[in-house]
Amino acid sequence: MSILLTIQEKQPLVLNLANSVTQQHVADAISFLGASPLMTRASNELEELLSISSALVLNTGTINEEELPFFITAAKLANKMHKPVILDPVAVMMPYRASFVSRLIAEVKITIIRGNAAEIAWFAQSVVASKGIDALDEQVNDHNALKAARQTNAVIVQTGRTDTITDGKKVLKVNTHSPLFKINVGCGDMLSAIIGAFASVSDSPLEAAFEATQLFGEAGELASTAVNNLPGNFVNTLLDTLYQKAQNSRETII
Ligand SMILES: Nc1ncnc2c1ncn2[C@@H]1O[C@H](COP(=O)(O)OP(=O)(O)O)[C@@H](O)[C@H]1O
Ligand SMILES: Cc1ncsc1CCOP(=O)(O)O
Ligand SMILES: [Mg+2]
Repeated sequence: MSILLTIQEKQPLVLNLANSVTQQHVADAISFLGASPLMTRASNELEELLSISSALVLNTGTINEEELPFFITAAKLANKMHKPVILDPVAVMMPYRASFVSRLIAEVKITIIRGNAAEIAWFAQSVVASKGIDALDEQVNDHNALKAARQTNAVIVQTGRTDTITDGKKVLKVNTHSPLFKINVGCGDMLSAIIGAFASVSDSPLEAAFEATQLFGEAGELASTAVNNLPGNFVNTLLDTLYQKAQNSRETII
């Protein structure tokens, strides 16, 4: 059975420590996919929320120093409950964010890290040209992703013109082409959340990350065509396409 179909059947709850810029799109992406989103900023409800969740997604896009214990506590509880933890290390190349993420990953086990080439390069002690949240170099090889996977013991999803998904041994690729992804803020955040939904119902983080990334890339291609490559309606069309793909997966069992 496909992981997407399992999501329809189980409708897993995905708990998000989201950034404040794109959380509505992140919640919609999870919901339209057939899973159930929940966002929180209250450390005193983490245990009860994680007890009903199937995955935890950490997004460090709009963190502050007071939140580090909150992020660590959430991930430690998810680790204890054997629930997958997905990290989206937005602009981790910047010094304060690097310090926050370094302290976080020293304390907890991350199952999957999803970032652009510049963000993944940081986990490999390397540098790829970047500007804030964006990677500027699109021709990136597998070396950083492989090294990052081996050093963090997490599955790495390095996104870009070509997406590289690896556990440090096996390397999988997604070669879809949707240039509107880059200009639309939040596409990486939505993909990280969708990866959380897939990982929540799969025994293989590598397979879950690959299938989620492939689905997202395909939806992006269809959406780009539908909006004549104009960015203004891309995200809503992308979300509609994800919904249609999720609904279509149900027809495979009828
Ligand atoms: N140059 C590109 N051409 C086509 N798709 C891209 C390109 N860059 C990124 N993407 C796609 O955009 C989505 C978000 O990835 P990315 O932009 O790398 O993340 P972030 O938004 O966190 O920087 C992924 O599905 C990725 O495949
Ligand atoms: C603009 C911005 N600033 C802090 S988080 C954020 C959104 C990043 O979204 P994505 O990495 O998916 O483009
Ligand atoms: Mg990002």
